[in-house]
Amino acid sequence: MKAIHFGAGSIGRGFIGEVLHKNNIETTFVDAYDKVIDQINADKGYAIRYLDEANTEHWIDNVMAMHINDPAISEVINNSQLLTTAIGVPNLEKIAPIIKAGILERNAQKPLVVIANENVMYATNILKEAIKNVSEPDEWQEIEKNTLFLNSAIDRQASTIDENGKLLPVVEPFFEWVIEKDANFNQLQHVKYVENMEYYIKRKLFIVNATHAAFAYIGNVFSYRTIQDAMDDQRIVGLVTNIINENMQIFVNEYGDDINELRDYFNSILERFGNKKLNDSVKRVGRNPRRKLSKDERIISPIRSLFELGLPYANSLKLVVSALLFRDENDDEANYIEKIIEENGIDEAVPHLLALPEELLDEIISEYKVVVEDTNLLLD
Ligand SMILES: NC(=O)C1=CN([C@@H]2O[C@H](COP(=O)(O)OP(=O)(O)OC[C@H]3O[C@@H](n4cnc5c(N)ncnc54)[C@H](O)[C@@H]3O)[C@@H](O)[C@H]2O)C=CC1
Ligand SMILES: O=P(O)(O)OC[C@H]1O[C@](O)(CO)[C@@H](O)[C@@H]1O
Repeated sequence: MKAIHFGAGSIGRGFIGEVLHKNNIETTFVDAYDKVIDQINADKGYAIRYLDEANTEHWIDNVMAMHINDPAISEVINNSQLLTTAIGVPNLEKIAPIIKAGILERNAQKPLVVIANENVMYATNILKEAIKNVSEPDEWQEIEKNTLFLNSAIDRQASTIDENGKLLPVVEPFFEWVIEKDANFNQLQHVKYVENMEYYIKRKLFIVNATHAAFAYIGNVFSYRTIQDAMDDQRIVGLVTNIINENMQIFVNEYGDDINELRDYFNSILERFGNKKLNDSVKRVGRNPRRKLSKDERIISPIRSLFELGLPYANSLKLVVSALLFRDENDDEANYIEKIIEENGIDEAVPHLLALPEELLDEIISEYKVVVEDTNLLLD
């Protein structure tokens, strides 16, 4: 099988690329970053490093790379059976016209399978909609006929270091790639096929990503540099546990999950995130706070569910306040939030920034005012 993958970053090379390699799939990476493209092509492969005891390295070959502006992308799409992405949600609409053109030029017998792998609810549906938006009705009819769009949830911590001039993905040993079950695409090994995709995406966002975001934003309030430093502060671990205990109730109430199994799942996540070798900065994990504070995302969406279900959410509001206080001068979204608060004051900024019922907005404003006076009160 041949695949084309958009986004040769940490997850693209450090996770998707590795699983495709284990399945003997020949993969072409597409990226906008010349350095990574040149490296893959010059070395005819790339290394990934596991952050395990021995720092095991794995060599991924049977790969090549091309630039996003390369007109030959259509030909590669034509020769591929699988198209995957791990490029960042906002970039899906940028690559949609390229994918559209490729699918329309495709003359293969079998439909192309498309799987977008991004931290968001139903990433593939977002990509599908973006492709539809740039297509004429007759083109879209053709595309729908020849494409199988499958949603996914991905879980692995991956980042990239520059070592001896090489961009090296460093990853935790753990990974989970969950894909929507479909009788026409079930041949990949090292993948979990499921029917109830919504459950798995929510579990990833509301437990794994929410835990990570909480350590990043609360850690940042207390000036910790890395997630692992923040996790050494038991007061922060206590608050994050309280936040996630609230989120777990959604799974108990909506899906009938066993609370003890959820606690075990959370503890396994703490163990993964605590891996000191990750040395993962709160700035990387907290990146794009505006996206993370949006309506259907890891922080606001669980609060909306808790509110609707009549369940406690007080600790989760502290996470919102911490996210509003996230500062990183290199992050446009953090700068935007800071500017809106500075220019309008917190009372006006909060309703502008957050899609929550008024009652909750008032509680967030009060909590914010308390915390800016004395950050330690966040942990009370
Ligand atoms: N890093 C992680 O541990 C995890 C990341 N994810 C998700 O995976 C996705 C990718 O994340 P990372 O790999 O961490 O990001 P990254 O920044 O390391 O990689 C993204 C890659 O996409 C490329 N890119 C961006 N815009 C492009 C465009 N318009 N055309 C061509 N190439 C473009 C960049 O040059 C970069 O190489 C995100 O949606 C993230 O939420 C999900 C689970 C874990
Ligand atoms: O900012 P993003 O792209 O949503 O990703 C944030 C983080 O989510 C994780 O998937 C798990 O929380 C990380 O490994 C990743 O760095």
